[in-house]
Amino acid sequence: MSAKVNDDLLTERRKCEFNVEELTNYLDGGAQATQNRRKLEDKVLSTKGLFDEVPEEYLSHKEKYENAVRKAVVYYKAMKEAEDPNQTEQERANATYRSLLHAAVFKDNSPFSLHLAMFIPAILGQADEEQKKYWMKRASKMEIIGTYAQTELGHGTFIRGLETTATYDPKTEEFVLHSPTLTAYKWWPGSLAHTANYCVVMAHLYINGKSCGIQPFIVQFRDEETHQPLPGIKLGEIGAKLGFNTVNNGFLGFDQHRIPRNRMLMKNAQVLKDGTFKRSPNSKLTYGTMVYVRVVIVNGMANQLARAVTIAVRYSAVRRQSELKPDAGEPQILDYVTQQHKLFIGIASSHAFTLTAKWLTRMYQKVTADLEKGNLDELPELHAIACCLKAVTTTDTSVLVERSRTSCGGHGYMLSSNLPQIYGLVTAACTYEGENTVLMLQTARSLVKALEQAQSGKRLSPTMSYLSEKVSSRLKWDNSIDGIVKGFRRVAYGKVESAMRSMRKYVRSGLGPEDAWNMSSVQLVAASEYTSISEADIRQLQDTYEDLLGKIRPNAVGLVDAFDFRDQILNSTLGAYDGRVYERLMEEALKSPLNAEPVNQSFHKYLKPFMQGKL
Ligand SMILES: CC/C=C\C/C=C\C/C=C\CCCC(=O)SCCNC(=O)CCNC(=O)[C@H](O)C(C)(C)COP(=O)(O)OP(=O)(O)OC[C@H]1O[C@@H](n2cnc3c(N)ncnc32)[C@H](O)[C@@H]1OP(=O)(O)O
Ligand SMILES: Cc1cc2nc3c(=O)[nH]c(=O)nc-3n(C[C@H](O)[C@H](O)[C@H](O)COP(=O)(O)OP(=O)(O)OC[C@H]3O[C@@H](n4cnc5c(N)ncnc54)[C@H](O)[C@@H]3O)c2cc1C
Repeated sequence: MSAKVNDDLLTERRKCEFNVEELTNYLDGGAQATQNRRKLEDKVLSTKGLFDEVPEEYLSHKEKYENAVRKAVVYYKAMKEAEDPNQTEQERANATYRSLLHAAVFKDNSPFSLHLAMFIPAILGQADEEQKKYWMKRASKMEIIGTYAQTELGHGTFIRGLETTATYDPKTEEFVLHSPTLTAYKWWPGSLAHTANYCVVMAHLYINGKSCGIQPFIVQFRDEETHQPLPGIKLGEIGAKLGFNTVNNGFLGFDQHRIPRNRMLMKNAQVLKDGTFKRSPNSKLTYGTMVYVRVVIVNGMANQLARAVTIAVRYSAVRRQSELKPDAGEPQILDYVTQQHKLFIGIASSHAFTLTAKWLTRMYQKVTADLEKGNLDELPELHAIACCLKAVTTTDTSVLVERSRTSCGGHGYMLSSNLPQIYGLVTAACTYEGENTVLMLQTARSLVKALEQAQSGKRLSPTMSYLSEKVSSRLKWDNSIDGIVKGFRRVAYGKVESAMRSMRKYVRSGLGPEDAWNMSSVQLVAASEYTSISEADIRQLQDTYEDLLGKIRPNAVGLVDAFDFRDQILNSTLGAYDGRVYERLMEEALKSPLNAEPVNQSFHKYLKPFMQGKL
């Protein structure tokens, strides 16, 4: 018999003014896609051994990792077995695109995440056809587990500053990988410490003493039978972190480690047997895996934000507190306009990020298809837009998830609410795959170039076209959708123009271009933040904000129900569909090992002698 649903949530669901299932179908990409997703979730989540008897927050650092590996193998097998052979690749992708299935199993991400998120994409994007065929067979069957090892102890942002060397030896037709300094150690790659046995290493290639730039190499670093580190390889775990504590981020040092010539991934650049180096058509093609992951991150943020606001809105419908009017009883905290202000922007942002992610994914697919035909024309724009959207969506999601947590008071601070863990996952994305400030400055670099082109009369790409609009500074903004869109474009134009004017002022004062850039960089970052506003996203804005909050209020629970996250995926005492928050908080509290006995042994060992003055 299912547990009784909280009365307030029942009332909220009765009040809803739209068809929740229709919105769920829209978000999934149609009723069939919803059905496919639910079928996949039903199958996988019914697998034995996927869930923790003891909440993982009560395990040690080492036990958490070992438990996560146990679950990862069960989960991966279940996902493989759940695949419907009659579905197309696209249908399969759609079924997982919106699903946060892995979140039901891993509160702090999986030790396999880098294998799927970067190792496989790096092979697909950087290997030549023969290499792709061999390595994809092994990687897709999980015969090997890989990661992506680029960041070093001393360098993360500045890829051209990476110190790991790959020196070609034409006599043996091998590359010698070496970490010349401590700061050259690879540091951060997920799964690197104890899980993976292969990685794509980004290293500085030298041939006959000449630098050939940063190139990708596929490197085995653990024996496939014994899992022992190979000779010349130093490995370890980097330690406990704010989050990602089951991702097994590690360090790796090379000591003159030799690999065969065919282990350099040679889609873009090649090294022939005699050491002849054939350059890539564009050295930045080596950075392609990062562009792909930045695109994936935008969609990931939409889903994680949707999860957080689902928890917070349902809790806010159940929680009653204080007094809005004398003698009227305690209201639902969702009736406070401040609570609506905190949470409804999160619902809207999640939808905006979903639409943006779909648009960006289509752009990525088009540019990638062009690259296959040797057309690199739109690569710079894709890079600039992917940098901006990854930075803006991860920053906004981190702010909005933290706001969802604090809007739930003390219970939002409980790990059993899952809001702290969701924050730990999303805030990491502000740093990984390119620290956000650095990425915004990459976008700014493109904006400045575009404005210079516009001022010399050149045509601009669609995403930069606002920089060629002769917009009168005396534009009258009305509250219509068009007025708001025009307003945003005017502000965005003004910020780029102001940053550029500032740089020119510094150059006139005698500074070099690099120093002028640095002095104007705060304005340049601000200018980039406005690039991501596009007409489609803000067409829904109405003219008065508070009215809008009132219109959304009766539909708030319906809107988060439409995200259709099952309780196992929310993994939260505050966000369950039935709203039994107090019973769940108590159930989870009683799982604490400290509650196994009324008097803890520390009383007799320390407290009692201390209080009796005997210590
Ligand atoms: C919800 C989560 C979902 C999925 C993720 C799940 C699990 C994964 C978890 C964690 C994974 C994290 C993995 C990592 O963090 S991997 C490491 C990531 N590291 C970085 O991103 C490093 C960032 N740094 C850079 O990208 C570069 O150093 C740089 C800042 C771009 C500067 O490069 P540099 O070579 O010095 O170039 P510049 O001299 O500055 O010239 C810029 C020039 O190059 C063009 N450019 C730069 N990058 C690219 C690119 N990627 N593609 C195309 N073009 C590029 C740029 O446009 C400019 O061109 P100009 O014409 O202006 O010269
Ligand atoms: C959870 C997590 C998982 C990760 N997983 C991986 C992985 O699997 N594989 C991998 O290779 N890496 C991984 N990383 C590493 C990640 O890619 C780097 O942390 C990131 O690229 C930033 O580099 P850094 O840490 O060296 O910081 P730095 O580059 O030292 O930056 C530090 C600060 O300096 C500022 N700064 C640097 N350069 C500039 C500039 N040009 N202009 C203005 N400001 C600047 C930055 O904005 C930042 O605030 C992971 C990181 C995290 C947090």
